[in-house]
Amino acid sequence: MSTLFSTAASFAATLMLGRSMVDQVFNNSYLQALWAWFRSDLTFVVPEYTEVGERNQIYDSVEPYLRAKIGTNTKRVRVSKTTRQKTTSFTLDDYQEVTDTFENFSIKWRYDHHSEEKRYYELNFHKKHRAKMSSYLDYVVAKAKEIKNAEKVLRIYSRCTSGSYKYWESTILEHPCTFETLAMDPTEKKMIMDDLDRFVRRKEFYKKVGKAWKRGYLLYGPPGTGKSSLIAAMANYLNYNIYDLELTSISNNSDLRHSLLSTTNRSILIIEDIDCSLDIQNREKEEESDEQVLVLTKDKNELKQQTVTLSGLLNFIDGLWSSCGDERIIVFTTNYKDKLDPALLRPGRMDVHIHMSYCTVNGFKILASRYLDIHDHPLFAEIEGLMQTTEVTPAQVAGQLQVSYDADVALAALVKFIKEKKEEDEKKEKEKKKEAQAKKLRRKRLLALFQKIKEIT
Ligand SMILES: Nc1ncnc2c1ncn2[C@@H]1O[C@H](COP(=O)(O)OP(=O)(O)OP(=O)(O)O)[C@@H](O)[C@H]1O
Ligand SMILES: [Mg+2]
Repeated sequence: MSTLFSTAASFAATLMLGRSMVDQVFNNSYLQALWAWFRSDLTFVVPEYTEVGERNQIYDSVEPYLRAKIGTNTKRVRVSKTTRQKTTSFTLDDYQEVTDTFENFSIKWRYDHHSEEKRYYELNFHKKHRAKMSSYLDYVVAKAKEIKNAEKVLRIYSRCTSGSYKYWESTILEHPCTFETLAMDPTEKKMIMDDLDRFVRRKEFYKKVGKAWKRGYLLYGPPGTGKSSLIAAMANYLNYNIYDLELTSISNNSDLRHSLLSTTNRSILIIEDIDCSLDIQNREKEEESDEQVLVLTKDKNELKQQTVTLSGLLNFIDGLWSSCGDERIIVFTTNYKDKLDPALLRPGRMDVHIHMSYCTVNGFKILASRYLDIHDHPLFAEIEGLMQTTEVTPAQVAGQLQVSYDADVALAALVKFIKEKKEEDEKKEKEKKKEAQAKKLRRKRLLALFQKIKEIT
């Protein structure tokens, strides 16, 4: 028994020694170079991000391109399908391989990652085809574009953190909102659609006048008036992906720069509720320290380190970043336009200001046809009358219209809701007036008291 153990121990020791020798040999860069020289194949690495932190266009093309190439030599495949996708999608699982052919030579692709932040594809081929790789990669990018256009699957990206590393993670955008379903004034809707069409067509114009090919929109209005829905409609209309940037998750200007550089062309960057995510102070008052003008905070006690500044944000909107990309749309949303710094609103930064208002009669009709499939009803006149005097948001109207599939029931619920809202508003208005009167009276009494004291003294 003891002989058996000692034999096993010495075998293990030999194995470990052998392994460390092999490790040393292969970790030696000269030997690696020599080994590579003898090998007949060559490997290209396609990382997700370039050295300057921008997304690698080739990486983004490989995934859709390889989907159609997955064959029998791939052992593990990821399978998924959303309700809006017409077909099931198959993608390579970690460390899996796929073989492709181009002009009668074969190329082996492999998906790998060191960690969440270092995802890459390896592309292995015979050295003698080295010269053809450039045209092969151009072919991959062009083919992927074709596939993506045919699929028409939009994605929404949000910022994620893994340790100290931050990256954009995407999910398929399945927002059903289109300009057709949006309850909005038809002329305003047309104005936005025309503006988007003009923007997409005007590549040459932007080049000629030396302007970056981007357009900024500011959507403002009370909660539930359709700001986020309009963004979804714009994305669906243009077929652009959305990058949802939460400024509260950005730690400083360099983080902001990295986030924006790693977005792709033909996309919509959205910064929602800008008044909540940034504490906006008056620029004139803070002239001496521009960097302090915008300080990230939701909770004022959390004024930790200096974070995103107004100048940092504005620099990207019309500075360095905007000239790096093409066909970029930036959308800011806010419930309070007055709270925003004028510097943020000036043309060139926010080119189009869109007021999302309370539900109008036209808006109600669109919602009724969408939710109940009706274009007229005996209760329409009453509802339209109530809408002239009471402020209800499209979200509130939509909520009532979903109460039942039966139009009589749903519309009756809406009438009841608006009437209650009207009463509530009137009550609030009365209280406000009462409060103002009481304040006036208190002031008057106080003044009289001062007057008396003055007379005595
Ligand atoms: N103009 C509209 N047209 C159609 N549906 C709308 C409209 N406005 C709101 N809705 C409905 O109400 C829901 C909430 O609207 P949305 O999230 O777009 O409002 P918002 O203005 O972005 O609100 P917030 O200021 O709270 O972010 C939507 O999912 C949609 O169903
Ligand atoms: Mg919203």
